[in-house]
Amino acid sequence: MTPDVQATPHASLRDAVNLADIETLGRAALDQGALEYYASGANDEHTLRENRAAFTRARLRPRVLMDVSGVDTGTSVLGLPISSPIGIAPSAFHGLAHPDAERATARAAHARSSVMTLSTFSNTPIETVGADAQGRFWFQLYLLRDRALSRSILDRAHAAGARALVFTVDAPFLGRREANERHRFALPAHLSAPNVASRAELAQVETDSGSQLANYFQNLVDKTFTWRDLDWLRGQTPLPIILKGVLTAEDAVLAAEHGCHVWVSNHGGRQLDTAISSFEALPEIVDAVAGRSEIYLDGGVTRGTDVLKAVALGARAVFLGRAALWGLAAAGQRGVERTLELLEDEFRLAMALCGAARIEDLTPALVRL
Ligand SMILES: Cc1cc2nc3c(=O)[nH]c(=O)nc-3n(C[C@H](O)[C@H](O)[C@H](O)COP(=O)(O)O)c2cc1C
Ligand SMILES: CC(C)CC(=O)C(=O)O
Repeated sequence: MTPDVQATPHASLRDAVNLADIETLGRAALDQGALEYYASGANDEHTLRENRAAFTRARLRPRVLMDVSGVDTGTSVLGLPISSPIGIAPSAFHGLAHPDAERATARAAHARSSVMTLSTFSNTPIETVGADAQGRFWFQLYLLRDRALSRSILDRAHAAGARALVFTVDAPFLGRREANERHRFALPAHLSAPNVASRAELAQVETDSGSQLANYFQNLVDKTFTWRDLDWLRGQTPLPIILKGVLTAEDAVLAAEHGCHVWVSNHGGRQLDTAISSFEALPEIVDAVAGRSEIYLDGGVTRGTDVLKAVALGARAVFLGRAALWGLAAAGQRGVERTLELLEDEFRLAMALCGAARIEDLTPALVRL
């Protein structure tokens, strides 16, 4: 992610005044392989950059002389109250950032009354994260070629207290993150993906060159799934299903018709390069869904005004991918908490300066695209 402002060099989390500052700290804490894995987009990274640029291009049309003495950022997602419309997107391998890995992220989500989405490819078992998140987590599924294993993962997520199933649909194959190809990114020996494979099983598919993540993924993940199979998935879990990776009105309509919620995302620019930015895809999706499902968005959210613009245009909440990882790398649980806190504070101020005291006051009239 390219910060919009030049971060001032600083020593500690306490001095960080925005997410760009935390990104600087987080980046400095990572080794080259982890940094490239977290930061990369696919190919030329056009979509990665465009996710931010699209937010910046949109301009606000603030209203004045409204009573904003008590701004309330609180809302809910699928009935779960959250302190602001900001959650944590699923990302694999938090153990690359911090020894506490997904446990730190889950505790931060709980402490800030947010919600964390746990990746299928976490370094920490579902049950452990579920205990730390205390009900403030959704589970992200990569459907595995081994359907029995997929089913048992779904059962475990439900039993561990997940409140929704986030089914990622934009990755039948992994996009090419070229730095990872060049430097043969592989999980370090002390980390595994315990929900899906032991370290020894992962090692079995490793080769001498290229991104080993692409090998793990290729060997484990199902590529045959279609809209027709969604009924099968629904039969496997009582949880509400959110389709993550929708970028068109056409697919949003299908999602709503299948009774699914919609997560607008291009996977942080890591899959199909030159795909539309999430923010630009949002309006047609909101129109097409027409209130039938909740709509979420991720991709490039680093400022309170980004949150405001997305919510004003119809997103129920936005989710942080890399921003949460930079916080985690910078200072574990505290770093993720501070990231959520800074962004929520910026969002509250942006609401006040737009003349909005409640989430319901955020309407499309506030945004000029
Ligand atoms: C390092 C990394 C790992 C990711 N792993 C997953 C994953 O396991 N499952 C998934 O659905 N999305 C994954 N994503 C995509 C994020 O959920 C999210 O869509 C994206 O990061 C949002 O963009 P942002 O990083 O600009 O906030 C990952 C993203 C990153 C950066
Ligand atoms: C394990 C990976 C497939 C996680 C992912 O979605 C990503 O790296 O973007």
